[in-house]
Amino acid sequence: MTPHNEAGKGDYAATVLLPGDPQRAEWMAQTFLEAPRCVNRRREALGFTGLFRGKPVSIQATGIGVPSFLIYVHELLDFYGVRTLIRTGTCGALTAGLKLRSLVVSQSVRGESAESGQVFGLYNDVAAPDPALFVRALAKAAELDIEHQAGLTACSDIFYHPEGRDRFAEAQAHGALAVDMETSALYRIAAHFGARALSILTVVDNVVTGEQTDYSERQALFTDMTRLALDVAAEN
Ligand SMILES: O=P(O)(O)O[C@H]1O[C@H](CO)[C@@H](O)[C@H]1O
Ligand SMILES: O=c1cc[nH]c(=O)[nH]1
Repeated sequence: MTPHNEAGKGDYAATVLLPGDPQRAEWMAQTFLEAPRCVNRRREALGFTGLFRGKPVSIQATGIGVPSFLIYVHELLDFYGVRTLIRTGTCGALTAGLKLRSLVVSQSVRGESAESGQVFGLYNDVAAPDPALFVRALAKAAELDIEHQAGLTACSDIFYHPEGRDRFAEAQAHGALAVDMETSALYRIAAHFGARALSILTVVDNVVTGEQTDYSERQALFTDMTRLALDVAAEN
């Protein structure tokens, strides 16, 4: 048990999928895991453990943004002994051609330069996923015929920014495909603890064209991302 998590030691599997939204965590667990059990309800940051192809896997909601994310993930790594983290998040496309509902596998991530603290180097340089998880995700996505792109992503602290989409000009100039709010923290904290990490994101809106998905269709949108993340996890 921790201040933010009522699960006991041993309640989490060594591999944990990380959606931001607790409703997504519940849907993923109930739809894809055998015998899912809820291991955390504290603050409604739902966590589940069950089996996928006979192997234990957990799913933990992390909330929105780096501060919330780092609390749950730090405790998973430091207290619960988790070794592999696969984010199953949503993102905004930063290129006009990136299709809504397709997946982005973050090959590297740029954080914003000066908006927040420097702890873990969260906002410096680029950070990268575990190479083996990344390669496996691309192979599985091709095998499952899942529409996806891999490349640089951006990670931002601010969803509603006064500069609007202009704020992404620098990230776009570097070739960033999409933006989310946690991947930079994921890659940095995993490196800090010597754990393995990968971020897979579903495109729910396009910052360039203004196209959006509707929240009501969201769970159905996550089938491809969840299948892919679980397939990658199953070979751990
Ligand atoms: O849908 P999740 O996984 O929360 O991810 C994205 O959605 C939230 C913003 O709407 C941020 O957390 C962002 O990273
Ligand atoms: O962080 C996010 C997630 C979805 N869409 C965005 O524009 N940003």
